[in-house]
Amino acid sequence: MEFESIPGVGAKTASALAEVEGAERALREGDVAHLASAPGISEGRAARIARGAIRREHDDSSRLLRTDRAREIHRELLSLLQDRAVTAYGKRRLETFYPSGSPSRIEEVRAFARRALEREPDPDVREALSGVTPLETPRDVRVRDRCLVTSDAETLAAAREALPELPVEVCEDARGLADLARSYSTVIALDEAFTGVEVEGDVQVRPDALSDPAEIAPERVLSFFATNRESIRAAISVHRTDGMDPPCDLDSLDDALSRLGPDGEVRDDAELDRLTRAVSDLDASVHTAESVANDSLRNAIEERDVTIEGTDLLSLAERGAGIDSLLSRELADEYAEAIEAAREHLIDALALDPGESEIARGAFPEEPTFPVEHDENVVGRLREELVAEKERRATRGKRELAADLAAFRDPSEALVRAALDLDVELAVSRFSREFDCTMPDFSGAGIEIEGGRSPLLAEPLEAIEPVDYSVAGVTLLSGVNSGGKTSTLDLVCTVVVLAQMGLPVPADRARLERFSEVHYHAKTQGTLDAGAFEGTVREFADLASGGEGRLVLVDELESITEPGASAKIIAGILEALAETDTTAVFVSHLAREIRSAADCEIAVDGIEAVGLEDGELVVNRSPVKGRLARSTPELIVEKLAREEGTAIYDRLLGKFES
Ligand SMILES: Nc1ncnc2c1ncn2[C@@H]1O[C@H](COP(=O)(O)OP(=O)(O)OP(=O)(O)O)[C@@H](O)[C@H]1O
Repeated sequence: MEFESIPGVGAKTASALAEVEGAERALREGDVAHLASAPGISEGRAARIARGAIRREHDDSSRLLRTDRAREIHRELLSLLQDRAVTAYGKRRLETFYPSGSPSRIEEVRAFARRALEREPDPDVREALSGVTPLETPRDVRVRDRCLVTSDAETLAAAREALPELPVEVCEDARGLADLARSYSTVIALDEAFTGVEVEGDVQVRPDALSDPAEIAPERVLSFFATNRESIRAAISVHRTDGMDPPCDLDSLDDALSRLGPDGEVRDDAELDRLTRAVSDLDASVHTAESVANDSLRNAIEERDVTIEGTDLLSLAERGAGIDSLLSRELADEYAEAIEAAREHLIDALALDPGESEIARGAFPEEPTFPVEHDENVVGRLREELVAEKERRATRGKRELAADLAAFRDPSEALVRAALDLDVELAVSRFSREFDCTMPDFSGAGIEIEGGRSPLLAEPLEAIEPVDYSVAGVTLLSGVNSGGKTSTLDLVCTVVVLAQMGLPVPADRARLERFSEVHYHAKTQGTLDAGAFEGTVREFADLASGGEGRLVLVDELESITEPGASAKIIAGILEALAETDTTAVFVSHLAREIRSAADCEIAVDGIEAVGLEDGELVVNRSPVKGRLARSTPELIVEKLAREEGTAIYDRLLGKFES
């Protein structure tokens, strides 16, 4: 692509763009962020360049398609193609396929189309594609519990660049470092100078930290993959179903993704799950453990006859002792058992490890009380321990998962990109297969179509009769009513538009010249008033004196005014067009009159009726070269003459034949 041909792009910008890998693609797709990675090009500038490129392409196609009907046909074809893409990206990307007069542009798309035609559309791949969307970079990743520290301005800038999600603090001495260690749970010092500085808190001196952002801020990688998980998984499935060459080991990527939760948390870590559950169940389990002890103690008390001597009871009562001392004297074993049951319940319910169990045991003290009560201080300590362990575990899990996933960042981009490209290729391939397309040849003059089937006809595909038609120079197209004259013009325009988009065309074979302009004038509805008539005559006069290599398709221009005048005007336009290197087809019911009004020989082709079947005309849809087709009125008069055999019908028929 010549960058300098983009409006507003000079030599310097063009060479900056040339340094960016994939710049052409980014331009075509309007990927501003990618363009802005060119040296010295800001986002704003990149956006202007992208707009300029689109305008250039738009100009290119509007230079080619000169009339509303030609542009309408392009839009209709585009939407047929877009209907066959699955992703929103694919549909948008197809819009960048425009008909062009530029050989290099056409060849670029033809190379793509040839690859696309080799693709077998598979419904399972379609299904898988429906989940693929372009990857997004999450913007709001912020880490607040860690900070980076440096005393050096250059490192500060580098840190901001490498790890934008972390706060970066400037600090020069131990006091500053100590302050930071109080505010953040981890301080990562980037300067060697901090080695050996003793402060309280978690301070790590890691001058190499910036080289491994995923390890310092696993959140970035995790949030990227959490945001794009569904799309990447869909792209994996596309690769598997289609058997495409993957850019990485799909099983490992899939496995790493399955360990990532939708919010960027680590999933399927049994130990982390155990700790999370223990923290959340702690209070309820302590409560149940208490009940376990109390129930068991209550039963024991109920079952026992306690015999106590009167003096003992007296001395107990005098000392103000309660049930507790009675328990320790009389039911020491039962109490010990009840406490043990409570401890075991707690350890069991929370699935505590030996270290945690040691703390948990202390939650139910040896000293007898009734009812049994837990020690809140010990439960508090256990909670702290569990929470701290859970956080350590989560951080480690995140770091490990981030390290695994970081290696898949680029391959994931490639994976999704390939899947989206496949969607575009498959849309072209499906279109081509459904309409039985072939790649056209660009050679010679005019256009030659064999077995053309217009995808714009409302008929079901199997009801479309293939049409052969070739034209070079200036031709009139005559034919019976509803014979398919307009559809023939549509077919010619369709083949030219698709061919000059670089795409295959719906025909068994097609050959054409690369046209410089396409003018397609649809049928005018009814006679024009004087002003509109003048405008139309001017328009055609301009057309007649225009440049070389044009395709001009005109449908029943005669209806603009009365037949006699129309024939003269059309004859004059055709004469003028015949003097230029123009391919023109004028559909007309006045072919005979136009030819006799013209000073030169004007070719005429005819769409003929080959008979009548159940009162309906049977038509040969392919125009016959050099034949003025008989019109529907003539055919009807002929039928009446044949059937009635009266003089009046013979007389009428004679008028047609003269
Ligand atoms: N190749 C074809 N295969 C099947 N049906 C066709 C084909 N071409 C035309 N038809 C059918 O014939 C109808 C009339 O076609 P079209 O409008 O092109 O004829 P026309 O000759 O331009 O008619 P008019 O004389 O009214 O201008 C179409 O709507 C379509 O139903």
